Amino acid sequence: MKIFSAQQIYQADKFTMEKQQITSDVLMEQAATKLFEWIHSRLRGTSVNIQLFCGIGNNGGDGIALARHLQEHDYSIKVHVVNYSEKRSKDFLLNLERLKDRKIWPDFINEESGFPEISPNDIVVDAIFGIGLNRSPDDWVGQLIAHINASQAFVLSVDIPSGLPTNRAPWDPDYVIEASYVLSFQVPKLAFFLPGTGVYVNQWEILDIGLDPEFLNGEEVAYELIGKPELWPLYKPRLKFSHKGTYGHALMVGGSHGKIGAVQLASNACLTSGAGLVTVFVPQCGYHSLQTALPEVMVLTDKEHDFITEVNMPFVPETVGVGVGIGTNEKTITAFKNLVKYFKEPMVVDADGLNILALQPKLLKDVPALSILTPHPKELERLIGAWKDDFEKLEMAKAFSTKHDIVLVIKGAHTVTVYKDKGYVNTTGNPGMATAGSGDVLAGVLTGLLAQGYEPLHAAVFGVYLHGLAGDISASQKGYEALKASDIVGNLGEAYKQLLSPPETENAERE
Ligand SMILES: NC(=O)C1=CN([C@@H]2O[C@H](COP(=O)(O)OP(=O)(O)OC[C@H]3O[C@@H](n4cnc5c(N)ncnc54)[C@H](OP(=O)(O)O)[C@@H]3O)[C@@H](O)[C@H]2O)[C@@H](O)CC1
Ligand SMILES: Nc1ncnc2c1ncn2[C@@H]1O[C@H](COP(=O)(O)OP(=O)(O)O)[C@@H](O)[C@H]1O
Ligand SMILES: [K+]
Repeated sequence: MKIFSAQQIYQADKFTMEKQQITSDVLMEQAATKLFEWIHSRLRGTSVNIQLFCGIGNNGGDGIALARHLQEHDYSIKVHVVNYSEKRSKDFLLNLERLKDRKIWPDFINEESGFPEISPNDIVVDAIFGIGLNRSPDDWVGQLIAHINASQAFVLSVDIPSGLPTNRAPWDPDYVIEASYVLSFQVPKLAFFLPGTGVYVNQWEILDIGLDPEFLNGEEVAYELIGKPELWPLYKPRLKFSHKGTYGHALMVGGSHGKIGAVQLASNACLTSGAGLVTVFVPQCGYHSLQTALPEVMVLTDKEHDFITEVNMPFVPETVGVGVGIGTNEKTITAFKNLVKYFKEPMVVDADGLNILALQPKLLKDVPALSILTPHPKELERLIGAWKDDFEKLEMAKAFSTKHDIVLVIKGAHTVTVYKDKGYVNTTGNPGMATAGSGDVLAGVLTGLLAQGYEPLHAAVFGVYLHGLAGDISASQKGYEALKASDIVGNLGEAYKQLLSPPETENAERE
């Protein structure tokens, strides 16, 4: 699903009005009708106080139009206009008149007036600011927002939590609505998925307000939200007359004394994600445990006992995954240097492999083009430097990817894969995956997909989704706390099955 910028949403608006020969208030009415239907289908006339806080722009206009629908269906409503500017929008004013025609009189909140009482049992509709927010809310508006946040009422935000900008961090973190639920028009907003701004969005849903499909389909976007439909075309089916050679030979290089588990998890994940053959290269201390734990993988060892000093390959693998548990011993750094120089195909670099690159950025020019780097936030910072907010981080990541021609997988609650000027936002995964080794599993999955011939960008987007889905299945079996990285490996097969099953089958299975 495409993620549009605010500017693109305004363009979609304009295009729709011109093509469909409708005025902007018709679009607002469509939006308000969708909001009303969503609420009504859940409340079904329940007697509950609904307090609507409406700004003076089009987001406020949506709220005012929604109030009219709610009143027509006998809901108990109270409408507050948050009077933060004299510049009221045309459609806000039109809907205010329509409200007054029905003898509904909002109260006007301004700098001097107090704030209305909000009971924890009320429902608050937050329509103060939408995507037009372009500066910090005034202090009194920020305090009203804080007052709503403190109320413990269910807060339903229209389009976006008020006070949350679409393209930067909030000016003041307390001046943003902490939404219980966001009903966002037509397209999700990038801010919903980033760690600094996603915290204001508990749950979200898209309402189709009828923006023109021709525009939506044709527009190039900077970010895409990745769900099952985006993955299906990337999948490479297993062929009847295939053999293990068809699915590639992967080499996993990693491990050091006390960190053999990392490479064990990664190589197990590599094999389980479908690689035909997996060889592991470890220091000697890893030999016995690997041979015992994973009879399916082949093991090569370094001449050194505790860490890797030179990667000798008696064969040419399809791809290499390097870095998990490898450490940063001087000799290991030399081995890493030689490996990236010698190997010419896209590879996966994780963990200490990334730290070595951060220590010696000159090595980046030797990393094969289209390799996949999988940093968590700290490793990313070491690689690309500090950022001011998540939005700047993504811009810096795009510049880094473009400069070095590599695929960057920025791990997090919503992992974002960046290649050149485009980002792919993942939708699977859960806090149970915040556990030792889950990143090693991802490195293994991505290496396994590269071995099978997936294009590097496809491998990254597909693998990140699959890994998160396996994590979600694991969480459903074990709960968040008990989830371990090895559970994620164990559920990769089920993740493939769920990913590939049509929606009906999946529902039937759940029932
Ligand atoms: N296609 C769609 O999706 C549709 C979208 N629709 C709805 O429209 C919403 C966008 O509406 P909007 O453009 O009128 O902006 P909104 O957020 O209401 O702000 C109002 C104005 O406030 C101002 N302002 C900004 N920051 C400020 C501040 N800190 N303190 C004080 N003032 C501030 C700024 O004006 P300025 O003063 O800068 O000229 C701004 O224009 C969108 O979220 C959705 O709900 C639907 O109706 C139908 C179709
Ligand atoms: N809160 C979370 N929600 C979803 N996924 C998460 C969360 N926390 C961590 N993950 C995922 O778990 C993995 C953690 O990787 P990493 O930090 O490298 O762990 P490790 O170094 O222990 O292997 C990443 O794929 C990340 O996206
Ligand atoms: K809002």
